[in-house]
Amino acid sequence: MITVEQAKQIIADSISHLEPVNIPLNQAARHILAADIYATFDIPAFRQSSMDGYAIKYEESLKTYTLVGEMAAGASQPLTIRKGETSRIFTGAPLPDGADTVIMQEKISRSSDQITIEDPKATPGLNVREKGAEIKAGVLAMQAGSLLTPAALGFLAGIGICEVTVFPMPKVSIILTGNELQQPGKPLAFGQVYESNSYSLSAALKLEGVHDIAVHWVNDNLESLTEMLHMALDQSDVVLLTGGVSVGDYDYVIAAAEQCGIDQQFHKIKQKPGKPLYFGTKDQKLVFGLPGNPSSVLSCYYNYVLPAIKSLSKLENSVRELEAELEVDYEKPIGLTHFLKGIYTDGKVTPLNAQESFRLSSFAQSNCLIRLNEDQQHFIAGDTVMVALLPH
Ligand SMILES: Nc1nc2c(c(=O)[nH]1)N[C@H]1C(S)=C(S)[C@@H](COP(=O)(O)OP(=O)(O)OC[C@H]3O[C@@H](n4cnc5c(N)ncnc54)[C@H](O)[C@@H]3O)O[C@H]1N2
Ligand code: MOO
Repeated sequence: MITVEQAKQIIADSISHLEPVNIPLNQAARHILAADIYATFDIPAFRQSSMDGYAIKYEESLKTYTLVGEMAAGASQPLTIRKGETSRIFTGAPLPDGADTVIMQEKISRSSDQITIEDPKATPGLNVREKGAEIKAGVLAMQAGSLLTPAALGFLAGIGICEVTVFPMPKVSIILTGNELQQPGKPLAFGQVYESNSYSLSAALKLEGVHDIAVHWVNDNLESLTEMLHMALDQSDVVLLTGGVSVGDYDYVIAAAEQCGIDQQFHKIKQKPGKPLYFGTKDQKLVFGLPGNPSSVLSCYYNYVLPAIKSLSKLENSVRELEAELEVDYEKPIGLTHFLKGIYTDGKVTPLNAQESFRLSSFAQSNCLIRLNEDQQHFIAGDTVMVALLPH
């Protein structure tokens, strides 16, 4: 069996990012840009007013101007003003030809078609956005490797970009194995359990912006599972199987993966929960056989699947690891790294009750996984441990 660190390294070494694609800007949130973007226009494309007020050609000695017209935002007719003239103007509107300054309407007095400036601080160029002040045509607007945040998307839209080249989010197939599974909402027959892994996994993936998710149910037989795995490999970048990776007579994941020509990278890690985790690759595709217990599924997802998925899209891992002070004593056997569902607050962490891997009640309340290293048995309150803060 390999260690947690070895498993993480093997996965990291197996991943190359997905091929960049062009997508509409309105679908590009939280993607990483795969190509530089250059501005194609001067933005603003014309000299604009940044205030509601009056446009003038500034003259130091001149305080009173005659009103000759109006420029509203979106005005399509040009207007020219001469020395001593002014035009009413509104925020975002083009400056009339001949104007170089805008006086805020609060800083003038008006009588009929005459305005008088009452702003001792008025200077030439006041309240004018110059053409190209945001960006000039031909200039690098955003570098490859940038994260497309809401502000970045707004900026790009504002300079006229409607499509971007990005590293895509992976397509994910979830294959649920187990004859005992029943859909929530339907009655449970003897021996059945409600299917929950697709709910937790789909939600966790959607939280990361992965929306192309196909969920398949398959019975515990090798032929059906092999067929399904083939199809899932064709249709997706990442396949997540849940259940069927242990040593039971109906655990067919390892055999099905072999039949599909998947290269096994590892099976079994010195950890609890999730000891029988399987990882394989076929070309660039990643296959995780997640041990079926619901808590093992999620623990393995946060520790191994999520970093892999983020890395396919060149995104940073959204699980943040940090040190914390353990608030209680804790005992575990030597030999496996334990991941405990816990609550982290202000540098301190407490393990929850109900750590068994078939239970999710503690996971449902936790905000972190506490990592207790394989070679340590006794933990005492005050010890420093690593915690992984879970994205919620
Ligand atoms: N003799 C041994 N038995 C087991 C070992 C072992 O080393 N030797 N390992 C145990 C560990 S640890 C785990 S974890 C499980 C993993 O087993 P599988 O991956 O084969 O999972 P299943 O047996 O199919 O299911 C386990 C458990 O989870 C329930 N399950 C499965 N899928 C779902 C789902 N979609 N939603 C809700 N619950 C699900 C299933 O009913 C089982 O109760 O093996 C141990 N056994
Ligand atoms: O280690 Mo398995 O994941 O509990 O029960």
